Amino acid sequence: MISIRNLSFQYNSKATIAFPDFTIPRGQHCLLLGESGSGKTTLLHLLGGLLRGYEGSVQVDNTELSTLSEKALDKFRGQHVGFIFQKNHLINAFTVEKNILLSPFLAGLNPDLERFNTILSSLGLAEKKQSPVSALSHGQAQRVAIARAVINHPSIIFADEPTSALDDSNCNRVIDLLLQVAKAQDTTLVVATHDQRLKDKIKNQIVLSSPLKR
Ligand SMILES: Nc1ncnc2c1ncn2[C@@H]1O[C@H](COP(=O)(O)OP(=O)(O)OP(=O)(O)O)[C@@H](O)[C@H]1O
Repeated sequence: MISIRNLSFQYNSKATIAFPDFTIPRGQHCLLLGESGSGKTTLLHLLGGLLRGYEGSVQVDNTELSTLSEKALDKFRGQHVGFIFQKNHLINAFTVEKNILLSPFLAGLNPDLERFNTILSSLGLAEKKQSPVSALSHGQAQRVAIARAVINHPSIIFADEPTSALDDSNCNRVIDLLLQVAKAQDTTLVVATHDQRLKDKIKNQIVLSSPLKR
């Protein structure tokens, strides 16, 4: 479960970004909408513990993130949260396998190779296990990023504009895949996007107000 109350954040000396209160129950799928600059990426980074120093409350799975030390937050993130960034942040010189297994390694978890192989197959990547990421298509690399985000069995997945650069068929493929993985594992899924095509796919929506109206 994710819950925020009276949350606001300020980058350096810039204007404060205030967020509406909301609660997302465990297993719910939710779109985060709002104009450019409204704070969608900032909010995902706050919810995932990538940004600290907020005012108000951010509770994830009943833990107030500001009470965690830097080290505890790293561990919490590694074990509870999967991130899919707009740019996939894969290591090009590494194989598909190494990129994905880096995730349990960094979280201090033993790699579950059976689960790894199941995820690879369900994402149509089994044949690519030993390929360097540099040899993959954009869509294949995106699926590797999804595999990396789900391998540690996160209770929450945050995805930042996962489809905005994709054509319709790849957009459907990526969002269907994410929903399928999230449903199978009772994972909470929060997708920040401008992409109108996703509005029919995920009904729950949180809308951030325009920066000009604050
Ligand atoms: N690292 C940063 N340093 C200073 N200001 C920042 C930083 N990142 C974002 N901002 C500012 O915070 C505000 C919210 O930005 P954010 O990227 O969260 O919005 P967004 O809704 O995700 O936008 P977009 O849809 O264009 O990606 C903007 O005014 C932006 O300029």
